[in-house]
Amino acid sequence: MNKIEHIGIAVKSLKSSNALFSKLFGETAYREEAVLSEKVNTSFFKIGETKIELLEATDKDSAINKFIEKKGEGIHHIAFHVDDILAEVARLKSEGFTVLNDTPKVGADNKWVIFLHPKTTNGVLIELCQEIKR
Ligand SMILES: CC[C@@H](C(=O)O)C(=O)SCCNC(=O)CCNC(=O)[C@H](O)C(C)(C)COP(=O)(O)OP(=O)(O)OC[C@H]1O[C@@H](n2cnc3c(N)ncnc32)[C@H](O)[C@@H]1OP(=O)(O)O
Ligand SMILES: [Co+2]
Repeated sequence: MNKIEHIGIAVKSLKSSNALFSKLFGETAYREEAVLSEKVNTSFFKIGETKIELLEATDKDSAINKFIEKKGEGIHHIAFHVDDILAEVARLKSEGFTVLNDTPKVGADNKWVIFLHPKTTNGVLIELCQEIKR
């Protein structure tokens, strides 16, 4: 892992949270993207080197909807950038972490993504991200 790739925030309404975070940052979202496999709509803001991902559920079975029902809106995950996602996952497994998907999934903003179970990371959902090379 070499830097924080983004911080994911679960929101009830992308539209109203886009307006709120635009006011907060003084900038509008630079990207909006639906990720069907995760049943979410996302938007991204950039503040210097830091990316913030807002996530709105598109289905009641979405991880984001379940999270909001249990804990309310707020920080949902921290994503770390990696150069070699499969090597990093092999290392983390050998250290005893529980990986939620062994095979990388296509995430937002052109990334391969893999999640670690929050039960093995002190209650924090961790996402690993590697650029998809096209
Ligand atoms: C847009 C794509 C991508 C990107 O490119 O950036 C994304 O960010 S997608 C983000 C949404 N997708 C995911 O979160 C996928 C990974 N998550 C999961 O697989 C599940 O959410 C989970 C973490 C395995 C939990 O699922 P499940 O066991 O079905 O839900 P429960 O509601 O029963 O929760 C069990 C347990 O885990 C706690 N929990 C759930 N989510 C989180 C979280 N984000 N952070 C911390 N803890 C979390 C939940 O509170 C339960 O705890 P207990 O109540 O103590 O048992
Ligand atoms: Co994310």
